[in-house]
Amino acid sequence: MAGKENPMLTERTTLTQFLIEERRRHPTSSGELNALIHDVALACKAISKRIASGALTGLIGKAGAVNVQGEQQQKLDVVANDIFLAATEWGGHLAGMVSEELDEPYPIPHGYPLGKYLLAFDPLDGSSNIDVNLSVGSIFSILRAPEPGAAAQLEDFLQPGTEQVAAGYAIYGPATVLVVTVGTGVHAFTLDSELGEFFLTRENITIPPTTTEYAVNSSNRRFWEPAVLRYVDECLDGASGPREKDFNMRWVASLVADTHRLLTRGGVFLYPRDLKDPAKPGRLRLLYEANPVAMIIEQAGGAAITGRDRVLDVVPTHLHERIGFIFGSYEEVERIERYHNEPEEDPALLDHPLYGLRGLYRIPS
Ligand SMILES: O=P(O)(O)OC[C@H]1O[C@](O)(COP(=O)(O)O)[C@@H](O)[C@@H]1O
Ligand SMILES: [Mg+2]
Ligand SMILES: [Mg+2]
Repeated sequence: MAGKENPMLTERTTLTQFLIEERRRHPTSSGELNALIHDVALACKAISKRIASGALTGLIGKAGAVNVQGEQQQKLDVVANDIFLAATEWGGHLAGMVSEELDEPYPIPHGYPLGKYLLAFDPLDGSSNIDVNLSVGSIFSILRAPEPGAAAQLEDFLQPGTEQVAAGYAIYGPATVLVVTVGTGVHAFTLDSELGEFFLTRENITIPPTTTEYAVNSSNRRFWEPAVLRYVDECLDGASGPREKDFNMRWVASLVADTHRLLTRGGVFLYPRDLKDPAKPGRLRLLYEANPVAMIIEQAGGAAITGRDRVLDVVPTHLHERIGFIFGSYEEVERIERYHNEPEEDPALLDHPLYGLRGLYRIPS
């Protein structure tokens, strides 16, 4: 409910008003971060409109190209990427950008002013869900440029998530909702599509520390590490197993939608490191998927780990790095981290053909 913490904020507080109110806490700030978040919000409004038009605008289906990830680009991946670039490149707030859809960092075009921030984004997350009309989203992360006013270099983006100054996502579902953190809690704004304005609808979102709901793509089960097998099996064992309670499972296959569910009713999400493809130690990308979501989750009182380490502490080594990603309700994530640090304790796994002490592989930590 908006306005619970601050009486200045009500259901009719717009994103603009909210950011002005935030800035009052930092009177010396230049306002550039607010302006950049506005530009991102503008991009999200434009993407929301394209998605809502669906097949009517001929934007459903494959673009016919493969991106740097080796994944089929959807037409809307390309359109959303162009919208993000166009909405943010001219404002003078950025020194450079990184997108899931671009191999290299995007340089701010010649002649446009350069700013003091870096933007990393996934313009359309969950794009394999577009054809089936399920929720998709956009994710963004904002870092400080090491050299404000100078064109960013690739290495400038390789900062750990702890350095993020802001992060957020938009979910394009039955309603379009923008979820933002500037490091002072997590807040949600719902788009009034008639007015074209985001209004504050949830302030200081928190994730319950415990849960009985988990999310995982079980088709990868045979590639999982013992800790993940143990955790999921214990959930499946339900009330008659060691957890002594029944668990529910939900998997949208759209990180934004799964994250939004966790922020709404708690839960734990696992896309763990696995042995499916040794070249890809995880599915999700660190810079523009895991880091921004991890910042939001921690700001909401939850936790986010790679399995053994805190996601936000990981120092990236390349732009499109993938990582194991487990996040959500604090106590569940803590339990999963503990299982990763003591996998051999489960006697049932000692002889697991892939991972057990006598198995083929011992995965180094
Ligand atoms: O297809 P899977 O294995 O269920 O993976 C789903 C995951 O892949 C993603 O769709 C990857 O995002 P992109 O659509 O941006 O490539 C996540 O949103 C989601 O969590
Ligand atoms: Mg994605
Ligand atoms: Mg994407």
